[in-house]
Amino acid sequence: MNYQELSQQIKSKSSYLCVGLDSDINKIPQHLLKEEDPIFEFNKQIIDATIDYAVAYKPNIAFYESMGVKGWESLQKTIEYLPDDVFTIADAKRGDIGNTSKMYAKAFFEQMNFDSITVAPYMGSDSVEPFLEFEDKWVILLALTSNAGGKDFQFESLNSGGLLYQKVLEVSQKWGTKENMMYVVGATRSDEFKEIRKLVPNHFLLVPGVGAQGGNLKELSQNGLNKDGGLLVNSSRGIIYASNGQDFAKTAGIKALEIQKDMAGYLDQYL
Ligand SMILES: O=c1ccn([C@@H]2O[C@H](COP(=O)(O)O)[C@@H](O)[C@H]2O)c(=O)[nH]1
Repeated sequence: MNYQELSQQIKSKSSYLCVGLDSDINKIPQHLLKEEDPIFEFNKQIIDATIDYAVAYKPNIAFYESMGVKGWESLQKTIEYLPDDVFTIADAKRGDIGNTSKMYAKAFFEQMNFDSITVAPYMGSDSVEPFLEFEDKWVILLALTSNAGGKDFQFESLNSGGLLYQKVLEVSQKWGTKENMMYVVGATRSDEFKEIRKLVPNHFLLVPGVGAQGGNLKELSQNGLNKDGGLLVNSSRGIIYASNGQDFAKTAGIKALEIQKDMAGYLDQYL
């Protein structure tokens, strides 16, 4: 999916919600365990219940690879089940020397046909560029993460001026464009959104950390939305585990609708 198509989806669904498929065999409802592929069955029902309110889905790869071959199969079936008009994110946080990054890119873009993958910036340009060689595919570069430990390095003041995460935003704009690169910025960092928008006014931001991590949707929307939308806000546990009974999918749909309604209001106000 390209930039214009993503922006169009946001406008037509009045939503910039990304549903996180962090599907954990120990947390899904008990009654699904009798299914042949409980994780795929869980994802399928979550997708069906939330598809009208979400523009993107983000399976976190850790939850699948931790289950070995069976997990990869559940992931493949999930990505095949998702319709073409939603944006798909492999939250895999990859990146390595160039020829290895190329193999990661082939795995997630060719074998599994994801639209995008999260990549760590630490190894620099030659670790990221192989992902950018695929047409209509995206890198989502970790810039300012939502976790407490994100402060350990990302807020480091540099002798050359600015903070380390700001340097990631500045330098990486030489590697890709707003058409093939987004940035991860945690919802728990809403104080930084104004500064970030000065550095990357036109790039999409993937924002995890609302719901279970307590990020504030209103604040980040006020400071993060741009004329094309420009945000994908992820919620995983807050939606998919809102209930673990027979009504889990219905309850997930209700949670997604609540968030979408708020988003529709912010889009009206700020676009
Ligand atoms: O900075 C980051 C980068 C990635 N994540 C991932 O997003 C989801 C958040 O899940 P919730 O249940 O909504 O908290 C999860 O897959 C993380 O690994 C992040 O939280 N922060």
